[in-house]
Amino acid sequence: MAGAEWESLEQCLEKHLPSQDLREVKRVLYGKETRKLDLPSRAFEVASEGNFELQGYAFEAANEQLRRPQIVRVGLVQNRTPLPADAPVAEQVSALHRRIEAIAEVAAMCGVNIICFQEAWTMPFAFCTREKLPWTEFAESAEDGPTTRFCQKLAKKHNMVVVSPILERDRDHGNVLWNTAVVISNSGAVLGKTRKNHIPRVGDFNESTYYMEGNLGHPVFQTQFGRIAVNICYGRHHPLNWLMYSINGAEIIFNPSATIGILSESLWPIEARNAAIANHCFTCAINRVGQEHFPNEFTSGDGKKAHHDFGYFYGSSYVAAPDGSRTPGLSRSQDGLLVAELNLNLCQQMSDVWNFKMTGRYEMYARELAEAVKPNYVPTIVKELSSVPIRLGQ
Ligand SMILES: NC(=O)NCCC(=O)O
Repeated sequence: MAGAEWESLEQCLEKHLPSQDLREVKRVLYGKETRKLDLPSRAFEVASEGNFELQGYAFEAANEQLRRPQIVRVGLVQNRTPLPADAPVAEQVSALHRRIEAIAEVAAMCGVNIICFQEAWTMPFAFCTREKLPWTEFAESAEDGPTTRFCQKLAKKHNMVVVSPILERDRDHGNVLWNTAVVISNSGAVLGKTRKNHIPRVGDFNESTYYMEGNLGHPVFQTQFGRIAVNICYGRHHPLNWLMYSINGAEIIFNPSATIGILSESLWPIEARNAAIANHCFTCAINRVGQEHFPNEFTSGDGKKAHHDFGYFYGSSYVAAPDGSRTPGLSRSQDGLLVAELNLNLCQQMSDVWNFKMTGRYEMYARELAEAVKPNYVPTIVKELSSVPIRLGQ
């Protein structure tokens, strides 16, 4: 399994394919080509000085007579944890704040309107250890914890909506923990929060030790720049989870994630992109980068030896559009900022072409699902009535 040395699928294709083949391969793998955004050269300089990658693309939509284009720029941030996992908690959090502050500066230079960070961005992804301290100390209030206050300042300074996925401690309900994304308006006000609906119990992603499945449903946040929702990590394997955000009107669904190559890299390019197609919306898939090393050994419940390392977080963040096109991914090994310019008119345009909301048989599914979840449900399997073999010629 490749680690940091294998930079990206895109680089590999570009290196090895003749240009004619490359064009056709990209057409099939990536859909209609996204235009490269003309970002300020100073932004590239600052990104390079700050040792992170910057890429920018635009999705086009057809001109309409009655609606103006609804242009919005989103920024997806992927990053390593700058300090080792055994550094003091407060130092780790503050190093991450500083790192994100620097990346957000560049996002502002690129005209980003909505920025989203990776899942549980203020901490190492320590849930594999199943230890409580010190990891639970990273949890904060979604309403007024230090990270929310930090993001409020960013939002106000840059006139940017900030989506901040954190480990939440809910002091109004017995101080329990949640995997939460806080949505902060460009005014600096906390618009609300949303919680991870599906908790993985797969390999080292055994997060059920820390928090339960989210209880806030599928909220969509009306921002000045469009209607957004957040489907946190493992929720991307659940088509109905995407569907419900879309049914509530989401035009852009962010998918802040933490996932490793050995488990999910072949699923990664498909799932968020398929969700964009199926739901006539934009999706933004964000993954962290690098290898995280934990002080105490843990096992993965697979009969293999205990170890200190999570697998390799392969980055590769990308944006997918409702017409099935997508941006190239950010690198597998570097911190990065992906800027994508979206024309939200494309959502309705694609809905009018494909009509999935019209052809979807939601009533039928709702009726059948309501039956299927009952304890006494008998699956509808049609069987041959008689088990006596029919003799031909009699
Ligand atoms: N963070 C998280 O839910 N990871 C689970 C693994 C995956 O969904 O790829």
